[in-house]
Amino acid sequence: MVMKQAQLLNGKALAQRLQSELKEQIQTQNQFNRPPGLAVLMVGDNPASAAYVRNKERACTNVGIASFGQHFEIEVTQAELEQTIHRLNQDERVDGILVQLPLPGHLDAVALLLQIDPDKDADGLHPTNLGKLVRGEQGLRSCTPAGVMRLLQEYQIPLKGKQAVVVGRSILVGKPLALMLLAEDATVTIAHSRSQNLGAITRSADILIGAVGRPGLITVDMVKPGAVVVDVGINRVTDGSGSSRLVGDVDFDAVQNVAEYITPVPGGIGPMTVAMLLQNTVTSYLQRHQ
Ligand SMILES: Nc1nc(=O)c2c([nH]1)NC[C@@H]1CN(c3ccc(C(=O)N[C@@H](CCC(=O)O)C(=O)O)cc3)C=[N+]21
Repeated sequence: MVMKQAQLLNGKALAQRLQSELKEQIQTQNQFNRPPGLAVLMVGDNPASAAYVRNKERACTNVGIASFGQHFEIEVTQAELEQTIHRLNQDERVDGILVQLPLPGHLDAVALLLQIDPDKDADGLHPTNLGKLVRGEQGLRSCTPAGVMRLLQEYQIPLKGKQAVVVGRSILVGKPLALMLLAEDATVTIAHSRSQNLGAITRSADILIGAVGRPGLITVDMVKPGAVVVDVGINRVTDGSGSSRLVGDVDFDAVQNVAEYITPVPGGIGPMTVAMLLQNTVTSYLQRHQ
């Protein structure tokens, strides 16, 4: 049987285009006498987190955003981090603040996110911005789900009235993404690692999102032929030869034979997340000068 391969949703290419548009926009906005500024706060030495933070800082440099990132020892106290956030809230050079998650167990991420000025909340995780999302008001939006929506929009994937299934319920991705899909008139189901009959739920999806963080979670038998499959998982796995590679939550090799569209990992939602972070920073920058 000849199987038609899914079309790739190329997040890397779109992210690159968005970055060059942002770069141009920043160059023409020089009446503010300073570039936009982003502070990424990272705690500890998790190599994956360190790599993401480096990606974000490199992207900032590329488009002309100033980085005010800080790297803390794993022993840092809640009070120290809160002080840093308060200082960045006051710092006129800083338009966006992002706390790289997850944080070590002794720190309270929710309490910390509450300290970020909602107008500088580059990741849209402050209760004010999440509340605006629930209410359908404008506000800063979480970067990864915003990146998913932007990519679907680029490829003109119809959402109105479609069945969307989001597998994953995190505050960073699953929950905000479900609300964004709902705002576009999709019929949204949130499933997760504890859902019974997960395959029956995912097989109903016209748009299927994997956002759990478990390699191979979405197998080909769980996908409706012709579905649009978006893989938000970023998992580093070690293969037999001892070298490591990046895989998503979707069994890409098999699923690409039944899906209509599919995002690759790497090169899908990861780069879109970074592009949306830069965009949020520029949005805050422009709004702070109105
Ligand atoms: N407050 C917060 N906001 C986040 O947005 C956030 C976070 N915490 N914690 C960790 C996750 C992870 N994350 C990624 C961003 C870019 C890539 C990325 O650029 N990936 C590339 C390749 C990266 C590589 O090769 O290592 C790709 O998929 O093509 C991946 C993962 C943001 N996160």
